[in-house]
Amino acid sequence: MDTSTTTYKTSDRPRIAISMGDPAGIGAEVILKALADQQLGAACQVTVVGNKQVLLDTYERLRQSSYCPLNSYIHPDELEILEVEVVREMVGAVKQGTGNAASGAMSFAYLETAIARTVVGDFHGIVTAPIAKSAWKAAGYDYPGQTELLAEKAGVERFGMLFVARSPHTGWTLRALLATTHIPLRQVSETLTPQLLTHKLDLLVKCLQQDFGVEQPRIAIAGLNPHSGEQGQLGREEVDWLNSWLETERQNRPNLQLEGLLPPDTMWVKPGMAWYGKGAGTSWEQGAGGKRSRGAEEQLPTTNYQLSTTNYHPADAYLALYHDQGLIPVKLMAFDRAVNTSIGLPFIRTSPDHGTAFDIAGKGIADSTSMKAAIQLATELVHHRSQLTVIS
Ligand SMILES: NC(=O)C1=CN([C@@H]2O[C@H](COP(=O)(O)OP(=O)(O)OC[C@H]3O[C@@H](n4cnc5c(N)ncnc54)[C@H](O)[C@@H]3O)[C@@H](O)[C@H]2O)C=CC1
Ligand SMILES: NCC(=O)COP(=O)(O)O
Repeated sequence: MDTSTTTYKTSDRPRIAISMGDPAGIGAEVILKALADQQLGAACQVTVVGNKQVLLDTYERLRQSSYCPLNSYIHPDELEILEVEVVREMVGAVKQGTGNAASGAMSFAYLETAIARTVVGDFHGIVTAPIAKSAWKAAGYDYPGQTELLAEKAGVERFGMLFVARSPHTGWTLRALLATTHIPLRQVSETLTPQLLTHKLDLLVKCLQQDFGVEQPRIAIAGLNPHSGEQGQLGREEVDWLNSWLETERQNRPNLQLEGLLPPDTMWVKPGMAWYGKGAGTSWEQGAGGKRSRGAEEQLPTTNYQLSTTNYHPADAYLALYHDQGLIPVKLMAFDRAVNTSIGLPFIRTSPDHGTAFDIAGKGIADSTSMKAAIQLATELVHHRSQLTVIS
């Protein structure tokens, strides 16, 4: 959505809750900075869920920082704030840059409150500022991340973690779904099953169709092992079951284009080119089924890879089999602007792709681009799902 050209009727503006995240991290800072963008604030009705005192303390630190011009952040008095009373007395125990039991209890209560109010219909969607999983653990909450709490409270068993980013160079949209998320690397192989991958594919296809208007998506799927196993020489999962799973999916879903199993390293070459516009000379055009801009075929990039001219355009989405297989390339391309989007929930949830950044908390140097993108995408997705009226 281009917020500079779209205006919504006030009553129709999506109502978005922003949970403040870990108060020892950069959550409050990126919220105050993101909401200083008046066009963004005008596109939706934001309620910040947390403690006003944390926002006031953050505002004061930004005011004293030489990095931040006065108009680059908003005063908490200008925000609608839902005060989470149950943790208000813990504010004094927060130490900037160090997550602890108090900061974990606070960020957990913020998210719980935001979810409870969304489930009863007060908000269309939630944008979550980052939490520290270790601080949740210190506070006694044993969840791998915010996604699992959201799913549990929403009563869904099947959900997914999708990263979405629009290229500032070409306008192309990168979408990457993680088949597994916050588990140790040594558990990845045993966690992946044909059923799990089929469920992830179901969620991804539904999301591409309903939320992004891609009716017949082209989806690229990575193998697990180096070179997708090299016929079993470098790992057996591909030959033992991944290849046959994919073949079955192709037969069951004739309207989709399922590419794979792609070597997990080279799978990211085409999205990298689409992101940076390298070689194409013109902007990449993305659409249902992956249209390509005219002339792109004649302007193939100079590269050592022999890319087929009939198969050069990037996919509508990429399925990575584990966390770092997907997030290393996503963060290399788009760390400043990717959005973590939960799919499969009955409401919208987005989040910046970064974490609590304890190393820079309180310094005033945090970049709010990813938080802005998360608010913008949440607004756009609410409109997609609910068909709220756009008046210009
Ligand atoms: N959505 C969420 O709630 C997420 C939470 N986390 C949590 O955050 C904590 C720290 O995780 P890390 O892996 O260190 O990742 P991180 O994203 O917090 O930090 C990685 C590096 O990027 C920098 N950075 C992060 N965000 C930035 C921003 N907006 N502007 C400028 N620099 C920024 C940091 O200063 C640091 O050098 C962990 O507890 C993790 O669980 C991590 C990712 C997402
Ligand atoms: N690496 C992504 C991440 O940590 C976000 O997890 P979640 O808290 O949104 O579940």
